[in-house]
Amino acid sequence: MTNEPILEGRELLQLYAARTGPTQALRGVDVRVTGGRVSAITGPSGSGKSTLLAVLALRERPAGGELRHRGRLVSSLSRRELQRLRRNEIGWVAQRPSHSLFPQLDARGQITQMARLRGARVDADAALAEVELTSRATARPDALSGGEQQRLAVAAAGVGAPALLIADEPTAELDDTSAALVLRMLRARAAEGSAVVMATHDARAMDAADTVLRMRHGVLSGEHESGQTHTANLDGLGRLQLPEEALTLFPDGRVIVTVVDGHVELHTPSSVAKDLAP
Ligand SMILES: Nc1ncnc2c1ncn2[C@@H]1O[C@H](COP(=O)(O)OP(=O)(O)OP(=O)(O)O)[C@@H](O)[C@H]1O
Repeated sequence: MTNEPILEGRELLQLYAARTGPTQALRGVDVRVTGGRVSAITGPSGSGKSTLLAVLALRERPAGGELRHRGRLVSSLSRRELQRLRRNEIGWVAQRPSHSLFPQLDARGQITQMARLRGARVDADAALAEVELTSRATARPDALSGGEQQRLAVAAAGVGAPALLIADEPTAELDDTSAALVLRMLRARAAEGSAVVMATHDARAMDAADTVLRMRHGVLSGEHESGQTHTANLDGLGRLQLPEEALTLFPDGRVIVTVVDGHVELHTPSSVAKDLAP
């Protein structure tokens, strides 16, 4: 395992055409994805989480910014190289698990087919046992429950512990038992070296993550444990988007900005008034 990032994105932008004009789904996202860690991306609906996952999984090309895979610019890779990376190095679990499964293959076949595609050696029975699907080995996806499909989709995507394992809301709509199995599996792949990135609204998933990042209006802010240093983007007009927990310090939206010795301090008007009191 190394601390070198598998993926590094700088100032990532993504635009979609909409009837009312282009939607900016990503507005200058900086992100670094490293093996051995589970990162959760949370944030309101429509904030850009799925878009960021699709860009990180090399399923969508960003409209702007720079994305590097192990130091190489992704925009310089040929279609064939991108296909090889997606197949061999990236496990993808779509928001709907059935979208990541082969409809014609049974549960064991999903695992063995993924191993074949990736050139990985895998004990399919052990992989099914890990997600308590041993008794469903010969069932096809349409005969599995939603929770079983999700467990199978995560197991298949994680075959061979790919460099990147990306899952969009992997525990949404799962009961506690299935959610715990899915999260245990994601942590196990991270322990084997995968960089696991998931979008989630689920407190159970955030608790299982090493890092929780917050997405708001297409901007990603840093880790939100208290006391952490945050990276925020300054736009061309000098506006700064503060992390959400910092916003609670300024309930009336008024900020006193002081530039001192090469750094900037933000204070609430009431704290400044107290300091000035005789
Ligand atoms: N294919 C698309 N075409 C047009 N607009 C899109 C497309 N995909 C996403 N968007 C828009 O981009 C923005 C970000 O969407 P995205 O799906 O990334 O958000 P999200 O945070 O994953 O939301 P949710 O939690 O509801 O899944 C939204 O305004 C969405 O409507």
